[in-house]
Amino acid sequence: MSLNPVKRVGEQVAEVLVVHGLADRRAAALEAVEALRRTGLPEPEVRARQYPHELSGGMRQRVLIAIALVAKPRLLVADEPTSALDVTVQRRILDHLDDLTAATGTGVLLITHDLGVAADRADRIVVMAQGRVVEAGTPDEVLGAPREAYTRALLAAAPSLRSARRTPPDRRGTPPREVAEVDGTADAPAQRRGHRAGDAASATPTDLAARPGAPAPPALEARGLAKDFPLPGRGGVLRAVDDVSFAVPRGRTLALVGESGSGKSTTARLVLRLAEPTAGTVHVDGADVTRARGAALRALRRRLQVVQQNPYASLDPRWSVGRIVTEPLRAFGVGDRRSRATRAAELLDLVALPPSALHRRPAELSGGQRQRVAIARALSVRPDIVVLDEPVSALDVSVQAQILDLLAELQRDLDVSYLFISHDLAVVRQVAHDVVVLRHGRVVEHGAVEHVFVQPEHPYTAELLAAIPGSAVRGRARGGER
Ligand SMILES: Nc1ncnc2c1ncn2[C@@H]1O[C@H](COP(=O)(O)OP(=O)(O)OP(=O)(O)O)[C@@H](O)[C@H]1O
Repeated sequence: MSLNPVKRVGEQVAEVLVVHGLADRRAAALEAVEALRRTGLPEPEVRARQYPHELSGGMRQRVLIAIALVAKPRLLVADEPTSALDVTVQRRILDHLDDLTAATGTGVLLITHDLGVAADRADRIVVMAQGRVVEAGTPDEVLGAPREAYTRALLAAAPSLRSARRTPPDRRGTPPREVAEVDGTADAPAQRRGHRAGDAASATPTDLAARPGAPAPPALEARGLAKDFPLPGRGGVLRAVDDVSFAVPRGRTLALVGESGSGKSTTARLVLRLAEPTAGTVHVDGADVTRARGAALRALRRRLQVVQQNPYASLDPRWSVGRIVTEPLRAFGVGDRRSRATRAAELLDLVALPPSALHRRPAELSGGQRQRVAIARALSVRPDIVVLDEPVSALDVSVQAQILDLLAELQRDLDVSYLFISHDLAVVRQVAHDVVVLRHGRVVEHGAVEHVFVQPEHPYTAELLAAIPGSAVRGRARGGER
């Protein structure tokens, strides 16, 4: 189900009540605002009068949940209802689902790839693989003492159930690939991925920093970024991004985390120059992106690429993989047909896709394979910085782990910097070197991941960490290992 882009969101919630004859237009409009409030949407009276594109991704998801719940159904099929949401909002929405079930007797069929969520919320868990049920039982039975190897591998792969970072902070090695064999989609023939030993680009950032007298500017730097959006009606503005500053050194990963609507995607759009900042600047290797025009802007655009969250929506379904991955080369007028064909084959190899994928269309690929295609496309023009906007949140956990491994390997091999946007702190803990925590558009905490996760200074960061699902089962899983 998706939202109608040309209708205000409040009307879309109210419509359900009107269509089912549960209320007249006036009462439905009031009830719609209440339904939006119950999902945790801030200022629901204002939001109800906005269009979907004016809301953040997480806010849109909450509108969809309000639409599903407003008519108080007997059974709710919730297919990954919170996977696009940050952990605190996730908890609020799932608490709301729990309350609703208790109050009205509504049954919930919760479909999730997040075992932490399943452990916290479900009365019964059914684990499926390739269309078959492999295990079923209570959360204690299934997660506390899993009988099947597949369930054990899923548990090991679940980021929210893992209590420590998979890799040491300064590693440039490959994280353990403990889950590759459970995927079954032949998503990642890891052993095919060659490491170019001796490649100059494989010098680590630590090596570069150690070189005397060469303090390179950060690959990416945002200084005092701000963005205002007009609010409907009363002529006010919403400051979506407020005085945001950070730097991403070469070959490092900075994560932007924060609750839904905190300004993560807007910051990314400003960095990519897809929106104009109200104030502040973005520098790439010391060059000001915000002031660049014409050829200089085109040159800078080449150095900054993006991978979007949803590999089902971000790839043109009519095109072959070969055409998709070389599209940026065509757009920037790089090479001729023959050199682009060679580059397409190289790119597939880089992201560990088989050469046969070249002529396939996105619909013939799995989610993980599609995300590999999106990564190959971003890397085609050899960018210095890749903005990864929730790159794994649409994927199930075992595939998530493979894509995160791939990103780490590519970073080590190509010395590329990542701006990694995520609401999922469990994922951030595994991949990022540094983290910026945003709240209401402002930076509330900024530091090295090991530091921020162990000793958060801001209560909001502590709250985000405490809300990571699966805390109950983390203890159980550890107990089970002994
Ligand atoms: N085009 C727009 N017009 C009006 N308001 C907007 C627009 N784009 C974003 N906003 C507002 O800016 C704020 C920040 O949104 P943004 O998409 O950056 O949040 P986010 O942190 O990426 O959230 P999520 O995790 O839910 O995707 C929200 O209040 C949103 O409603």
